[in-house]
Amino acid sequence: MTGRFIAVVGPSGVGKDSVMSAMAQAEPRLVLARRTITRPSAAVGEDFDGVTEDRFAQMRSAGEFALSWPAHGLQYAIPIGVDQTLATGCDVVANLSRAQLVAAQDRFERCEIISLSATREVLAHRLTARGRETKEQVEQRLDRARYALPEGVMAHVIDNSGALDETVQAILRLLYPVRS
Ligand SMILES: Nc1ncnc2c1ncn2[C@@H]1O[C@H](COP(=O)(O)OP(=O)(O)O)[C@@H](O)[C@H]1O
Ligand SMILES: O=P(O)(O)OC[C@H]1O[C@H](OP(=O)(O)OP(=O)(O)O)[C@H](O)[C@@H]1O
Repeated sequence: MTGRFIAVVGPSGVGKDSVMSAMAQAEPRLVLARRTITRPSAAVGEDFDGVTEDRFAQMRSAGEFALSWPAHGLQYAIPIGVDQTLATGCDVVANLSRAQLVAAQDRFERCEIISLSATREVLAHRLTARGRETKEQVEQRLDRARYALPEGVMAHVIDNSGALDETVQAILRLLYPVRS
């Protein structure tokens, strides 16, 4: 059977990348999608493919993306290669914009949504500690935190205000009820 596309969403700083990489490390049936982003490759955080705006536009026109979207003044995409991984029966986990959830549900045969949450105080602390954005960019990200999920989207809502490992285990129990 084809694998599941597992979208992880939630406000900036909630811990999407940390949770996803710990999930993929802990669960061999799960593959982390490497995103293509118009952000300098040296940036801290997730492992991604950094490209110029022109290259991104070229790749999009050539049909190299399963999903793509703009956010935070950048362009993001999930490469088409995820289809091959899903065809092998592995699950794919990807960091998505909340605005892409309806498209993801349409695009993938089997789609699960994990919506991470945390208080504004926790978000502010984590974004500042991560140190990738300026103070103004952190403020803009915090303002975006109140966006709700689109209507009609069914998500598993998981709080990540506590320990990372507890969040990861809670998600894995939900996705893989039978684990060795
Ligand atoms: N459960 C957690 N407890 C403490 N710190 C966390 C937790 N989850 C993530 N972090 C930290 O918060 C910051 C933002 O996490 P990140 O995974 O980059 O979030 P996002 O991808 O949602 O923006 C990082 O510095 C990360 O190490
Ligand atoms: O529409 P939203 O749900 O608000 O999401 C907007 C963007 O924020 C995240 O990106 P990114 O990983 O660059 O930001 P982050 O690491 O600061 O969360 C997410 O993956 C989207 O690309």
